[in-house]
Amino acid sequence: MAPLLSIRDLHKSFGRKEVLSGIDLDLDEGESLVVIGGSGTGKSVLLRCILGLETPDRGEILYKGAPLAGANRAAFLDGFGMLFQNAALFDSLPIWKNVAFRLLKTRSRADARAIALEKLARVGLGPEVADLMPAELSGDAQRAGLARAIAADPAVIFFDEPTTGLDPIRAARINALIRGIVEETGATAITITHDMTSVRTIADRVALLDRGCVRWQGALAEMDGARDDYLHDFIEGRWRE
Ligand SMILES: Nc1ncnc2c1ncn2[C@@H]1O[C@H](COP(=O)(O)OP(=O)(O)OP(=O)(O)O)[C@@H](O)[C@H]1O
Repeated sequence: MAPLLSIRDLHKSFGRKEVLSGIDLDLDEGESLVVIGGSGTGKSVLLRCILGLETPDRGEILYKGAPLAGANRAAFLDGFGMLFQNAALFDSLPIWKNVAFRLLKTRSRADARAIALEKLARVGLGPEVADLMPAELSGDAQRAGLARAIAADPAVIFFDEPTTGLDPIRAARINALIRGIVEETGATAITITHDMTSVRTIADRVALLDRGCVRWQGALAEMDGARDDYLHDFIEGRWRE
């Protein structure tokens, strides 16, 4: 079966600085891929290229075997959910409207609210948070962001630095929720992170970016035995003078 998403020889420069230097990556349907790499290695630029927020200089991105453009991009975005770094909730909307944001375009207010409450419950947040404003939720905003990401039952979900800024207990909870949701919905997932605990909880497969290329990729189970010094430095948080 063809991969759900194929990235072929993707290049992107800003001025004279080449950020992506020929990325090749495949993502199978139902797979959870975690992309790791040092700061500034192009993880976010790669994500923005997939979302159509950046135009690559060269290479292609295929969704279900066809270029990710026009109607195919619209179909992709239609079945897509995203958890942003630090949740990025809309400050001026109550939690339930944040979660139901997309649903409110196509469903009645009552239906949208009922689905929002169901998704909040899935991430362990009770109905008492529905009418709070994001500022009142503090440490649980990321879980509300996760409820928003899954509100429309997406087939593909992106998780951008899902544990950044969270305490270790909240981070562990988010990681476990993400893994649980990906398994129970069968969604295809791409996660960008520096957090090795996230990698070990969420990933089926791991890709390490380095200097604009995929330096190593493989199943999570192969990661610890891989022969790549930089990968091990990254996993173990080691530096070399
Ligand atoms: N719009 C832009 N204009 C110019 N340079 C950019 C732009 N966007 C990203 N860059 C540069 O591209 C490089 C890669 O950035 P990117 O944000 O993808 O890194 P990252 O791997 O996501 O890093 P981090 O882990 O720190 O978030 C950086 O050097 C960044 O400064």
